[in-house]
Amino acid sequence: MLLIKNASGGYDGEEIVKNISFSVNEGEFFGILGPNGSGKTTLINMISGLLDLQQGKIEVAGRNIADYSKKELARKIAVLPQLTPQVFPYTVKEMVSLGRYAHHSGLFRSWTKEDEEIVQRVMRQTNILEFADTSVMEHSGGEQQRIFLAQALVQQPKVLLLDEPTNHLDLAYQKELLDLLRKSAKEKGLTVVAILHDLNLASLYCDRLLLMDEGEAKALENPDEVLSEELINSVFDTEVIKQAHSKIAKPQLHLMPSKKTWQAKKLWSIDETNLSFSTEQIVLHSDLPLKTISSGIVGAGIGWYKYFVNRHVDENYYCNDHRKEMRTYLKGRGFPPAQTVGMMTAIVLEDYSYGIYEGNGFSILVVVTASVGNAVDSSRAKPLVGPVAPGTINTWVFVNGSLTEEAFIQATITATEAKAQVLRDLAIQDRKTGTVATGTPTDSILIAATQQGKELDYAGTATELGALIGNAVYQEMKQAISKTLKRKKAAEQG
Ligand SMILES: Nc1ncnc2c1ncn2[C@@H]1O[C@H](COP(=O)(O)OP(=O)(O)OP(=O)(O)O)[C@@H](O)[C@H]1O
Repeated sequence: MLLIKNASGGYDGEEIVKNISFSVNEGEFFGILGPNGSGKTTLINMISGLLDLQQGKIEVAGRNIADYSKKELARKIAVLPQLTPQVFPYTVKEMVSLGRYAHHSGLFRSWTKEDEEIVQRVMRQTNILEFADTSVMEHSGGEQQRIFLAQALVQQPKVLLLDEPTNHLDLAYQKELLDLLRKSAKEKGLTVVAILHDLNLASLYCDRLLLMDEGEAKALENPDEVLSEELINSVFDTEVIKQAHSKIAKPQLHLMPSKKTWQAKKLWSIDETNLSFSTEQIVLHSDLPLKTISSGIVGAGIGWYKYFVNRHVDENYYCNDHRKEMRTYLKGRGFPPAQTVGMMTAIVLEDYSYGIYEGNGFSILVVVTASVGNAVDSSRAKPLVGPVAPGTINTWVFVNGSLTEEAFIQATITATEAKAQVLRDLAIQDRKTGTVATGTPTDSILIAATQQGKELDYAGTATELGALIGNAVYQEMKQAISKTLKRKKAAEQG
């Protein structure tokens, strides 16, 4: 639909956009990114015909834009400029209706039923219908942005050029506008070319991105390729961290503020003084948040947390929304749910075991509660139907050190391997199969780290950290299970 070939352009003979080539397909949502002054608006002005090319050519629908009359080009290309054009005392509907001008052949051609239908439909889509008869001047920047978008859409162009369209819009309207543009692209074949400053929105909505730097095309690819840490760091001279969106397969970039603004003033660590025990709960409280990977009922997944709660529940505890119930429990005891990882166990909490283990330049604290009455051999496990019998092993590993994501995952593997070995050495059996158990059906784990001090890249058993986790989890778990078994035996003997 759009072809830009070796195009150069600028102002007063100065070349701003330098020898850029790309094409945009019909129905594509194409994003243009780049630092301030990199030539994005100049390029859009060249495509819309506002600025003559110094070199190269631009074609729309297979025809050079220089060969179109002004009106013909307006039927092909509509523009939503960066700055809201000067606003005259028109009503909203009058302002939007001006967009139909390109479709009127004579000055006195009357307003048709079709014109009216298009204007009404677009005003509805852009959420401005309710103030159709009010003056444009009395509206906020965001509302005026939507009015001018409506004006561009009623033009029914093949190509829509937008210069920072989300600029004045609040979060909900940013989403609404981009959803509408994407829908128009995918369902109606509208070709959308948008300059966007928000790299994360560009990633979510654009099929391909052009990254400009000093008037040149630095990259032209899908968002996954263009939004690489290296490219963005070098073009914007700003450190970013790339991560996947948690729900959809698109990259997102996290801006890294200057270290001075977020790094703790001095090194700090976690030890047993951060722990507190009662018959109701075991708590670890850290003054600063710890990066955590866990399978808690509250706070599962990866996050930063300050409170870690292992709560005792009755053997017959049953709740059809245990997450909600747990959040209420935590709130009621002064733990902010957004900063807390919460787990449950039915065992007597005095049977916990914990220990601090020193490594070379780092240390770990391991806390375990374990009951194995319903232990299972995972290689022979079958899904449970109905209520799950109590019995859970909860393993906490806190690391005074800085872990990579790889190390967090390896730490869970190492701790799990140590658990299986304890069950084997204690000859804990799966009652159903008569084989050695590997865990219980509801085990939970958390690995948390201060992310300070020694860099610990790996936590497999080949490394000092991995070996320490393996040993520590083995020791503490063996002790915790032994305590529970002893209590059980004593109870059985009366
Ligand atoms: N009308 C003009 N006359 C002369 N120079 C101009 C004109 N408009 C822009 N420039 C210059 O061209 C260069 C690129 O400007 P342009 O507006 O295309 O950048 P941009 O990437 O859109 O920037 P921003 O992100 O700040 O909107 C800048 O150095 C700017 O000063």
